[in-house]
Amino acid sequence: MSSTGPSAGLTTADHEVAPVVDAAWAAAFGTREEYRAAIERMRAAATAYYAGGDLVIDDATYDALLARTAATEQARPDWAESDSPTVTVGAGVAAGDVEHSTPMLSLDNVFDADELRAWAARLERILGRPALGYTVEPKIDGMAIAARYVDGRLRQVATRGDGRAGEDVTTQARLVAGLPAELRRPVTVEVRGEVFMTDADFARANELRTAHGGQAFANPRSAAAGTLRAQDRAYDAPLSFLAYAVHDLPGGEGLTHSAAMAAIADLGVATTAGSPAGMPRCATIDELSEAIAAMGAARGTLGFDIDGAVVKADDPGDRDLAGSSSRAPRWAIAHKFPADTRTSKLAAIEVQVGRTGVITPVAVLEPVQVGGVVVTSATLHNFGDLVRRDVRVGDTVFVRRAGEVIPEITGAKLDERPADAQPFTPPEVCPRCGGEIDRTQKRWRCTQGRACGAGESLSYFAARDSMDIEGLGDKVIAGVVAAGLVTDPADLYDLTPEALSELDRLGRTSATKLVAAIQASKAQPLSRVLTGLGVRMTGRSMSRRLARHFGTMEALRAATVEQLQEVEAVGPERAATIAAELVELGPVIDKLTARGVTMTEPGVPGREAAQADAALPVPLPLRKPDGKPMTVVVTGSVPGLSRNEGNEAVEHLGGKSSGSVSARTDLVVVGAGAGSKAAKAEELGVPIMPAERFAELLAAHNGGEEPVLQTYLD
Ligand SMILES: NC(=O)c1ccc[n+]([C@@H]2O[C@H](COP(=O)([O-])OP(=O)(O)OC[C@H]3O[C@@H](n4cnc5c(N)ncnc54)[C@H](O)[C@@H]3O)[C@@H](O)[C@H]2O)c1
Ligand SMILES: [Zn+2]
Repeated sequence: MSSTGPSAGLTTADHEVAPVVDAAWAAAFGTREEYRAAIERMRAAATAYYAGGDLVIDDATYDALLARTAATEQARPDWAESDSPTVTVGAGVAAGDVEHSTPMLSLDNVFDADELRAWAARLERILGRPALGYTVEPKIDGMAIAARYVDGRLRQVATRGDGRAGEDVTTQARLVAGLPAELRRPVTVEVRGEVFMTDADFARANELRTAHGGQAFANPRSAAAGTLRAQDRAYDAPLSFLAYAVHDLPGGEGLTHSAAMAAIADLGVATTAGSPAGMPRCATIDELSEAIAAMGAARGTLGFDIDGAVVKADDPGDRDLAGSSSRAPRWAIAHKFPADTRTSKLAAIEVQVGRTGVITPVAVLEPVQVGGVVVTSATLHNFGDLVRRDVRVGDTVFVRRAGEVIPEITGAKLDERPADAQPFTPPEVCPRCGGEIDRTQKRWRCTQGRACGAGESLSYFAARDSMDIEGLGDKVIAGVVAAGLVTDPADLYDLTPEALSELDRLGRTSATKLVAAIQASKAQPLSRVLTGLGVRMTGRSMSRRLARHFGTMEALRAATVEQLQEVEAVGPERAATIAAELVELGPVIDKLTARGVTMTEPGVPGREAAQADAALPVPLPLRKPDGKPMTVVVTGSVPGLSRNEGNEAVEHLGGKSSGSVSARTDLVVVGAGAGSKAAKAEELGVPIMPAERFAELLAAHNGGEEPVLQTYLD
């Protein structure tokens, strides 16, 4: 619609009729029967779509059918039906009895920058020059309405219907936020825009509906459509409004679109320009592309669904010249974003127990593109919700992904349910520990809480591929968890030989050895820490990739979802999961850092400097006063360390390890099973350190202390 004046009417006669749907990439139907069947299918789908009923097909499928229909009509003009969805508004939806002052049209679509350029070139051809400027506004995914104000009072609200006449929804629309009952001045004017449901209101509406035994809405758009048309509303779901056009504004002739919108905002009506998405003005196609991309990037943060950006010529003269087809104006175009609701098959429902003991149902899906991302799993929220929605394995389900939000299943298509589909049975006991489930909250929890998953996550942390803590087997883990000594990996570093040796089956020596091994693990690089934390969707090699890319835990935690995707093999789904996991693991990571666990990856190019800085403040205990490494011989076994690791520990502490004792040896570490080397050291008067004390020295150093060597000698 143009802003004001007579130009808003149909002006089909005066220009080349551009294809209403860009059909270049679509295949025409082979037979007339197929063509007709497609139109029937679209009509049936549109009826449900505009009524807010269950979606019969998803939007991408609808758009593909529409494109094929248009391609067919271009190839076989003799088949074309005069009321085809390609040339009508509302795809044959029944009209209401409120006639519109001027037709309410649809919009043509483009899907990428090239198509946008082609559209602008077409407009330029019609105008004989470039357009005088464009606006970009959000394409809100709701229901179009026309609202008539008389002397500043809201008199009548109608849906778009078939574009010529719509249904009267005045009563329902009186509660819509952004559409005031009274304007700031007694003006007579018609405002057009979109009625929609915000994400928060959508969640609330579905909760209310399912609590009343109703079916959840597939997406906010159908929720808005259903709510707006509902005659008796058993449950109130708030709706919102944003205006994107104005007609018959007194004194509005000749105003640009942006000026006219500012004028009605001034009267108290909410507009797209005033929404978080805004309405930037652009002079060139490059500026347009940038503004559209920015709007796409902000999609997940607006608080409401948009399915594209709408580009409009801002100048009323340009609009008059360009005119409209029977279906859409030529001076505006919708740049569609990838669909945020698609359908897929539900392959399985998995029950996951989180780190804190929260038990949730998770949908395993056949891979599907949603919002431009391949999705393979989605949340089913909670068991109450799942049972109410009656989603079953084998169902075709609606998968919705708004911005960066984790994909969700909003409902199932009951007409496609396999005959043998079984209702889902929620678990009776915690699937991880077999313990009781606390069902008092919407989110079920294992009554063990954090302790439920502790055993599993601790053994993962201690494993050879992770922190490689020798002696920390499942029995010991079960013991320390049961004794309440440890609930997360960081607690391990607080264990003392005393506390450990009080546990069954663990002698004093093994306890000391184990503590030394735990303390020694603080030197493990970031990649192993990450592996040990069990970040979902990352294993050993992915952890290594992340550690090498970011160098420090700090940098990794600060990374955005986009930055995470710079790492090889990290796609959007994995990036979002990793980011969410790092937030969830934040408290444990902080605890580990406080206990001196290494949070850097050695040898990452460009990051040595930062690490050297970080490493400098702790002096190395096995250095001579002149800074040179002490020559150290390790003989017999060091608790918690293999022979090789004993030697590595020497180097780690700043020394140089040697195999034979001589007068030049600075220190001999003597452990169980030591032989002649110990005797020789004594003979030569070389300082001796018991292996247990050496393990403690190592632990103290790794703990960030500055141990004094002499106090550890025999
Ligand atoms: N899944 C289905 O069964 C089904 C059925 C019918 C239609 N559809 C979907 O609807 C589309 C066609 O529907 P349509 O005719 O309503 O067109 P549309 O939704 O693609 O575009 C036109 C509409 O956009 C809305 N709009 C939102 N923000 C706007 C803004 N800032 N400025 C101007 N208009 C704005 C208006 O309501 C306008 O009528 C299809 O492409 C398909 O994706 C889906
Ligand atoms: Zn449990």
